[in-house]
Amino acid sequence: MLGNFDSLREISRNARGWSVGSLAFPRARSWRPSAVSSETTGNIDSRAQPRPQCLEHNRDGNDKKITRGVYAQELEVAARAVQLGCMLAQRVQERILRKEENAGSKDDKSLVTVADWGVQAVVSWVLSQAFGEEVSIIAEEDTKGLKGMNGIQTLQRVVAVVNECLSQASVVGLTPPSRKLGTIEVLRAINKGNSEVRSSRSWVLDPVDGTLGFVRGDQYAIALGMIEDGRVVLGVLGCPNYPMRPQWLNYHQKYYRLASKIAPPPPGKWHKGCVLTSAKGAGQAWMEPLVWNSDGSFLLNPPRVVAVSPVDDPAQATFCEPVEKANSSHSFTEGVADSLGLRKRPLRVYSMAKYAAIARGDAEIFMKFARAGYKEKIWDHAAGVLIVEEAGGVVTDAGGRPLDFSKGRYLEGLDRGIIVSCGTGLHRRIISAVDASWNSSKL
Ligand SMILES: Nc1ncnc2c1ncn2[C@@H]1O[C@H](COP(=O)(O)O)[C@@H](OP(=O)(O)O)[C@H]1O
Ligand SMILES: [Mg+2]
Repeated sequence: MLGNFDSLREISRNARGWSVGSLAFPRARSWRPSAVSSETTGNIDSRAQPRPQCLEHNRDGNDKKITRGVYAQELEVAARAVQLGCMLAQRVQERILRKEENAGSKDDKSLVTVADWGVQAVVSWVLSQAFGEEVSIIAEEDTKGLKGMNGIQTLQRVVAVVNECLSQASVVGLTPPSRKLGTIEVLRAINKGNSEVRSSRSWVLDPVDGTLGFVRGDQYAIALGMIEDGRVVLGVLGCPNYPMRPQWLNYHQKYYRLASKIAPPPPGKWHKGCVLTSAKGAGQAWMEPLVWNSDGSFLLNPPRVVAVSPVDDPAQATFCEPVEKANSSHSFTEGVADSLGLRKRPLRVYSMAKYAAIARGDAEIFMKFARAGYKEKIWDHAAGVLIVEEAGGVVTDAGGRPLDFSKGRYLEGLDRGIIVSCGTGLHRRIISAVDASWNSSKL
């Protein structure tokens, strides 16, 4: 396995755990056999079993040895980086909701917050510590918005939240830096996200996906993937607000927060937030629930296997799509849904939490049909695609071809739109329905 790290820093193991570069990881997290009931796990509990050491139940219920494969260590580092990112972003979201923090806009008028820069800095810092300064990262943010008078004030808040978050790195089992990061180091960490696309191995990061949902206090995701030779081989998707009870996905998070105020969730019990992980060839995906503490930190619960829904009857299927019709044509998908025989109302959710919904079996279909000329970015899909596929689902463009992650920052050659589903039978029917509706659409 270590051969896989030839180009990376030395990985050393010892009695207490292992380390990569200057980061120390404790020995395997304790997989406590969870006494979690279906009451506390929503609809995933029937499929997912606690994971004693490296044994796991597969989808057929048979014991199967888990090897997270040749990417085990990368996955461990990536999961912890995303967990830290979740902690940072969730704190900033709370501040935005209390009006102590606000969002700015980029040149293309899209929103950006200190969380976008802060998460990018933290994830980049963790990856560099683990795999060396030469690590290649392709990420959404640059530092243009951190220049000038306004920019400098924002930069100070980014540096402060990055240091606040890194000082609590031990929550996720990482060693905090020996001293606070300075402004230059934070800028360097963010700028590392603008690596040239390499043919061999690159990390792909969306530090806050669904920034609109984020500033509205709703769903968002932190998405980290790894691409090797043009293929996504690892995915980690943090969804800090993903509700334990999936029916809450139907409602804006402000109702969730209101309900949580009236009937506060018991301390120490999972009620929302998870990190999904998988690696190419694992044949499984995992979900680690985040059990939030009142101080904005969290406890990590043992991972559980998640799997896509077994439903293949369109009449029983739930389909999800972006909230904003500017990002995907609601009228086109309405026509497709109608001809497919979908009966349920579409589930409109911000961000890659939609990929999480398919991987967890909370929805069966996700369709995205952007306006002509819009170029999908690889960081908006890489982690989600890998996790859905390993959880048993299918992801293609509307022509039935796999998404092409080998052409740089964009999904080049995408045929019309993106279709994600829980299985091949349903997938074929969706593609036929899209074909049937396409010519009469105005897309
Ligand atoms: N006009 C457009 N058409 C399609 N997708 C768009 C778009 N403008 C932005 N997006 C992408 O849609 C993502 C949000 O997804 P969703 O609409 O599903 O919540 C955005 O991610 P960011 O918020 O990270 O920029 C952005 O990448
Ligand atoms: Mg995005």
